[in-house]
Amino acid sequence: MPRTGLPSGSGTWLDPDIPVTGGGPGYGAVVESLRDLLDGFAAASPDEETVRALADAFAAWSKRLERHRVGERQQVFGRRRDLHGRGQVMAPKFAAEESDERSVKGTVTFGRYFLGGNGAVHGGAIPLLFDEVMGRLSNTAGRSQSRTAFLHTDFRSVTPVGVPLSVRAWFESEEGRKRFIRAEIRDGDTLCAESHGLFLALLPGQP
Ligand SMILES: CCCCCCCC/C=C\CCCCCCCC(=O)SCCNC(=O)CCNC(=O)[C@H](O)C(C)(C)COP(=O)(O)OP(=O)(O)OC[C@H]1O[C@@H](n2cnc3c(N)ncnc32)[C@H](O)[C@@H]1OP(=O)(O)O
Repeated sequence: MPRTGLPSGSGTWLDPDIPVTGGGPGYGAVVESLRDLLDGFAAASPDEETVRALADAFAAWSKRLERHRVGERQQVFGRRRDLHGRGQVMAPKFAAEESDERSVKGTVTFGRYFLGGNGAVHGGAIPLLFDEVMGRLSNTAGRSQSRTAFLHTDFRSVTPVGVPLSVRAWFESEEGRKRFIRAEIRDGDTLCAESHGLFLALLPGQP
């Protein structure tokens, strides 16, 4: 299966600790379709007939998927590290382009689904992206699993919807269990938002 996040062997972002191949080779395309659907639905003002057709189609798919329901350990959604955005739609899709043991760089485009208002990304979606990127960086390069203890975000200028933005995250320091990580989102040279967070390595037995 192609590793789409990084040139092979160039970094640690995609080193899988839990290799998951469920959903097969078509899973990534389905997740992309689901992202397009959410963006399209958010942007649409559908007529009643279209709404009814959508309701029927969604209900039919929910019923069909019920047959394939699994526990968390077998879940595919969000666990496909070979895919940009790790095969989920809850957070915007981050596409890693460069990484080493302490940092990662890539891009994100917040679709219409993540609109707050007046063309600006919702203020909750931005820390969501930061937690996604910083949290995953915290667990790369052979490090143990961690959890976010705090995540501070400064909104420096409007983050535009529908525009490719650059994202960078890097370790500031590592002190025992404490991993202090910083990140920023830029639109060209303009700083849109920046964040710093503390990620704590879990102790044995911690959920
Ligand atoms: C994890 C498994 C995941 C598996 C998934 C596999 C597939 C997915 C793949 C890829 C994922 C992609 C990426 C997603 C990433 C998302 C990450 C999240 O969003 S995690 C959810 C949100 N966070 C919580 O729910 C934490 C809730 N809080 C806790 O559980 C505890 O508070 C915890 C574990 C964080 C710390 O508890 P203590 O009891 O172990 O540690 P104490 O003793 O309190 O603190 C240790 C040190 O840290 C400082 N500290 C703790 N909290 C602090 C804070 N808020 N601010 C400042 N310092 C703090 C303390 O003062 C202490 O410092 P002194 O050792 O005394 O110097």
